[in-house]
Amino acid sequence: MIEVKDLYKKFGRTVALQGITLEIKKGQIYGFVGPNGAGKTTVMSILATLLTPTSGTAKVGGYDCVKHPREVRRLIGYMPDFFGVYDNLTAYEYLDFYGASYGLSPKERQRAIPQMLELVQLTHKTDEYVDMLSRGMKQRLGLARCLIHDPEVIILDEPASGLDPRSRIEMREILKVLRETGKTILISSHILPELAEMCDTIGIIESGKLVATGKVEEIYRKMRAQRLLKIRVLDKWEPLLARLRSAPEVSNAVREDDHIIISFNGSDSEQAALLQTLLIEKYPITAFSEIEGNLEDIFLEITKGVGS
Ligand SMILES: Nc1ncnc2c1ncn2[C@@H]1O[C@H](COP(=O)(O)OP(=O)(O)OP(=O)(O)O)[C@@H](O)[C@H]1O
Repeated sequence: MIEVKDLYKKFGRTVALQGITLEIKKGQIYGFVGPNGAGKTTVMSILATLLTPTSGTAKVGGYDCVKHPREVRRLIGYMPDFFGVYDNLTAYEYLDFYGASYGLSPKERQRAIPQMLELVQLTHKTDEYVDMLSRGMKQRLGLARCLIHDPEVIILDEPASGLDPRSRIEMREILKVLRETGKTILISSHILPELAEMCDTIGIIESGKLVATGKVEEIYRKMRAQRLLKIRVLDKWEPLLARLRSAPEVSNAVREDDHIIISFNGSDSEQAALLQTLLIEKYPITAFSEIEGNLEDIFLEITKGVGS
């Protein structure tokens, strides 16, 4: 349903995309994860026909986003990460306006708008002015707006960004409902666990390159296979670093301020055995713990440098 091939985008001297290739099949929910400036918005804007690539191709439903923008626009609902002003419209009028601009007849709009408001749990705000809605509600209304013409493909750029935890959960619940409708969805976020729950495939983008892609379970397996441990000692820093680097399960060990971070590829029992050995060898260890962090941070740590 979405086909992106060798996509490059330059803004002056900034290279935003460096050869992105990905395919999203009909009905798939694809999560795009990456830090700020990685290129997520650029890919989505190209798919939404708002930007043209420097080279490479992007297609939606077989239509080229540059050559057939009208056809592509009919197929997609795009929710940007930033919304404009609302000019004193009520929630209903706002959706009515966008419905009309998508070519829906008054009758179709009368039917679709209450359905959309119900989907995004804003029925009780039908006649409320949009400017008066909370940020989470505005975001949900934005989602309703991009769904008003019943698109086959939904492109959501950080739909939960800037929302408080409760609003994030509400947004996630709505997206789960959408998933059940069989639509093809491309959704971006900084936070992998947030996407992992609802996506079947994840692409990790860094510096304009896709550094990892696969089923959520595969990505998690890769992450579980390598964890980051934080070790603090009173002294003997250098011998400990050398000792850690010689351990077979340790792929990397670096000193950062008052602790050492190691990339560890072993099991829980191997982790326990390492700690035991270090204590037997009389390293004055004061802390030995796994960095919980969010999984995306750990993944980006693992893939660090791959995209640059
Ligand atoms: N209109 C533009 N003009 C110049 N540079 C741009 C423009 N749009 C994006 N960029 C640059 O392209 C790169 C990719 O930006 P993009 O917005 O696609 O990243 P992102 O992954 O969506 O990040 P964020 O999570 O912050 O939205 C960045 O270096 C950004 O500064």
